[in-house]
Order: sequence, then C-alpha cells, then structure tokens
Amino acid sequence: MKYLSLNHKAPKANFEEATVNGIAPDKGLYFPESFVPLDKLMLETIDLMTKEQIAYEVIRQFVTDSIPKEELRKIVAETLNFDFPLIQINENTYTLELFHGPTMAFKDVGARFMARCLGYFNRNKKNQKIRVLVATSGDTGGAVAHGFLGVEGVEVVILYPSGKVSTIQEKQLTTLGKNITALKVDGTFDDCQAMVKKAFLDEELKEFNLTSANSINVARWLPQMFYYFFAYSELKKLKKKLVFSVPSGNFGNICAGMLAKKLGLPIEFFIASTNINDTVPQFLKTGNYQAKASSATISNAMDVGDPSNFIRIQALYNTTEDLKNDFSALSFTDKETKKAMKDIYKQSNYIADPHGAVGYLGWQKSKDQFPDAVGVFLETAHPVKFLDTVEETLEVKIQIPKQIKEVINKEKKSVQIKNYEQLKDFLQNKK
Ligand SMILES: Cc1ncc(COP(=O)(O)O)c(C=O)c1O
Ligand SMILES: N[C@@H](CCOP(=O)(O)O)C(=O)O
Repeated sequence: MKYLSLNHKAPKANFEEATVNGIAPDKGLYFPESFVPLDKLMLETIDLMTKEQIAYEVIRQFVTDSIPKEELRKIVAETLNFDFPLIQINENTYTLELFHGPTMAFKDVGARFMARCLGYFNRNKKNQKIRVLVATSGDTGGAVAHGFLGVEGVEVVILYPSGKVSTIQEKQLTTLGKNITALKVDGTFDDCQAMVKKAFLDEELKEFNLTSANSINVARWLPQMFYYFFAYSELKKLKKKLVFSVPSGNFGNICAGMLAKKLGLPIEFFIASTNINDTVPQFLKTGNYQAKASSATISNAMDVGDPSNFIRIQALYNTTEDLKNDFSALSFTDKETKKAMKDIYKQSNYIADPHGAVGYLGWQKSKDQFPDAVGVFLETAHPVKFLDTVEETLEVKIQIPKQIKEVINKEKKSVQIKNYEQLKDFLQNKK
C-alpha cells in the first residue's frame, strides 16, 4: 500500500517512508491511497480469533512489504500484551477500557507499535539517529516516552504545555531520562503541536532526521483501529447495532474507528464527544471550520483547538452530508462531566475518568436516536491519572496501580522553552 499526502503535492510513500517522515514534505498528513475491505469470513468468525490474530489481519495491508509477515506478527503480539476489558454499565451501555498498558492510557498501543516499527527500520542503520518529536496534552507524551525508552538509535523530545497536564501525567513524561527529554512549553497544546509541525518542515533541521510520534504519524494512528474490532468481537453475540462514542481531542482515535468501518466493520454510528474545545461540533453546526485557542478543562488531554486528524475524517467521505450519516460531534462542559462521573458511579459503581465520562455523555445524549443499538464509550485513561478530580468528585479513594507507583516518587526533569526559536536552538545544540 502507498500513502498519499492530503495536500496532494508530495510523492507517494510506502509505510516505512511515511513512518520515518512522519509528515509529508508538502506539510500534508499521510493517508492510505486505497484499501481493501476485510474478508467477510474473517468478520463473521472474529469472535473465534485472538486479539493478536485480529490485529495482524487488520494492520497487514497498511504495512505490506515494509515489514516481513513474521516480524509484523511479533510486533503486534508485543504491542498488545495487556487486556482490553469490556464492562457493562447498564442495559445498553458498555465501556471498553483502553488503559491497561504501561502508562494507563489508550496511547500505549500506538506508541508501542510505532516504537517497534521504527526499531525494525533502524536496526541495520548503525550510525543513523532518528529524533522523534512529540506534542502532548497529557497522555501521548508518557506513552511515547515509555514506548521508546532505550530504543536503539532513537531520541525522543516531548513538548508539553506548562501547568496544563495532570501531576501524574507530568511525572510519566519527565522522569524516565536516558533517550527521553521533556520540554515544558509556555503555552497550550496547540502551540506545542504547531511548533512540532514547523520543525518538520524547517530546512535547517533536515539533518536531524526528525519524525513525529503523534497520531499524524501513520504508525501511531493506524493501530488505534484495533479497539473497535476488539469491542465488536465481544459484542457480536448480542446481534445488535453498535454505536461508539469516542472522547475526542486530536480526533485520531475516532478517525481510526471510522477507517475500521470503511474496512467493513459493521458499526452503525460514531459520536465524537468533546469538552468545551468544540471546533468540530461547531463545524458540523455552521459548516465553518474555525480553529481556536484551546481552553483548559478537567479532561485536559482533549484540550485541543485545532484537531490534526479532522482532515483525515473528511478524506474518508465525499461530502459533509455523507459524513453526517455516520458521525456527529457533541460538546460538554466540566460541570456536565462531573455529573456524568457521579451518574455512572451511582448506577454501576464504576469509576470513570473525566475523558471516559465525556464519552458516556455523548452516548447518553444520542441513545434515543438508536433504540436498537448498544453504545460503547471508550474509557481512554485510568482514573488515577486525574486523581484529584476523580477523588474529589466521587468522594472515593483510588488505589494507586503499580505502573503509577513506579514513577510517582521520581524526580521530574524538563527544560523550559517559550517559542519556536528556543526549540530549534535546543535541537541544534543537542547534536
Ligand atoms: C485520555 C484521553 N482521552 C481522549 C483523548 C483524545 O483522543 P484523540 O486525540 O485521538 O481524539 C486523549 C488524547 O488524545 C486522551 O489522552
Ligand atoms: N490527547 C493527546 C494529544 C495528542 O494526540 P495524538 O493522538 O495526536 O498524539 C495527548 O494526550 O497528548
């Protein structure tokens, strides 16, 4: 399979080139040129397959000859060595927990997959160093730091907005050392993301072999398709339609789900549930895409004012009217989010984190339109990552899992930067 640039002014790339470049030379996001729907028999028998078999079948056409089959199977198996439990909340509502990986957020899957692919591409290039630049509003940074820790020939630089990530998220991305450096930026997530994108296109930084580990990179984005297949394989027996409500910020996760539908996965509808950073809900209302400065919320990892992946969602559909047949976007306040956390806890004793609670709200508000469906909201991070908010809202005490205990008392190390020039200086002097 080849990838084209959504700006349509760059040469096509194979999986290895798209992964190593991160973004196309014309600043466009890479996007599969074409894809083949999955075998119907596979979808009919998916409940008999292991999660590794499912993931391999789903991803293989996107990787094709860049990685040999056996190597790809190994990468998939190592990526997925934790659970993805589906929990019933009420009669027609389920949540898929995506937080059982090493950093307790759904980003672990994409980060681990991409780290292994880059490790494979780099293994015979003894003297070549790749620098992975990543912007985070909270979770990507920790997952990428963990996924790439100690990967030969790869250095990781993480940009995060000062004061706008949770205490535990900050620990996860600033305490690992070795080949990981954290830069604390005076600004928002969108400022971090804009700086990272600018660096990729800066001719004077070409010699540093920069790539991205945000969802703009296809190797980080595509494995997020797996979640939707895992949920389907468990819920297939109910013989009901499936609606997903996806807590959304940069819109990579929901876009991966929508690609899964295009591959043949029978999903009825997608709800993008956002906090008050409502660029996409507003676009669907007005037809006008107006990126705006992000506002801080209790679901901080979704504080994104200019979501990178919305352009990929648009690329999957001919018109906005077509898109609206499969997709809606709804925005919720922090007050509504806290109330949802309480409602979920009251009805099922389930402790949802603020991001999952936004997902729940999207389904609650839409479910009457889908009387024959079950709704799945994705639980994208463990509640412990937002300890203060969750304990205060629900008046509960959360057990600290071992993944968090490992970092909680470590010393934070980061370098403060204010603007793009300081980022560039940092990268040039790191040589
Ligand atoms: C916990 C959590 N939920 C939801 C999101 C939003 O996901 P996406 O950016 O793929 O829309 C993120 C970050 O991306 C996150 O860390
Ligand atoms: N919510 C993310 C923001 C970046 O998203 P990505 O999927 O494009 O890496 C975060 O937690 O950092």
